[in-house]
Amino acid sequence: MPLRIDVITIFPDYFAPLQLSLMGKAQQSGLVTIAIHDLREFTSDRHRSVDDTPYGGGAGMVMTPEPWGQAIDAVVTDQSTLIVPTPAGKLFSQPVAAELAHSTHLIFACGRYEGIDQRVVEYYRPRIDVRELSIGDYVLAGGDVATLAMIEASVRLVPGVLGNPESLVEESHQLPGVEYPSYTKPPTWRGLDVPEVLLSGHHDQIARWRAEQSTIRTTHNRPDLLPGS
Ligand SMILES: Nc1ccccc1-c1cnco1
Repeated sequence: MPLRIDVITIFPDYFAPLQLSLMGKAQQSGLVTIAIHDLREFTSDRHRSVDDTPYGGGAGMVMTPEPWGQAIDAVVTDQSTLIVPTPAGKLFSQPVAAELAHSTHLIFACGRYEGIDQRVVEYYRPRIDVRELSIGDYVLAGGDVATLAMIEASVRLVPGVLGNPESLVEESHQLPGVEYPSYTKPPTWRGLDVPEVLLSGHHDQIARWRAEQSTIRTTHNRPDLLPGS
């Protein structure tokens, strides 16, 4: 059963990259099907408007619920998971990507402006799995880029999508913390040499060096990932 993904957005062109590379191959292989829907196709007024001023005042505009209700109703089944990218959401992570990769149907509601009228979440929550997700603590102009990131992170975990499952094994067995630095040919580049140990063929020494480098890098860049932190 392929994973079906429906993306609803006012910027369908944002999702052209999903036709390229790994994501494109995943679709050609039949493991995943991705459909992009223009929210404005689900409006009923002459101006195809999708937003209005916020109740309670405040800056910016809020996306009105009805076009979203029409658009989601057009694709939703009782097997659907509705994902709403929002800075107010739970933090997306590799474990969440793995969960999404094993779903049947994902609907991404890409909001712009100050967000989508909260009643859209409230309406579908009793009916299907609804997840408000953030990809990090920074402000984007909308949910489209967050959706691209979540789709790529999840689809690559769909069994069969990655040609070499070995890379998933290494990822899953990865030591806590960040990856060690990587090198390839040439052995010397602009006067800089590849660390000797990597050319030695001593696999135990290489593994030790890589573990040390991971710890050094994690301590410097991501102390929050160190064990016991
Ligand atoms: N900043 C945003 C604005 C609109 C929709 C999502 C986001 C978001 C998602 N993850 C981080 O930010």
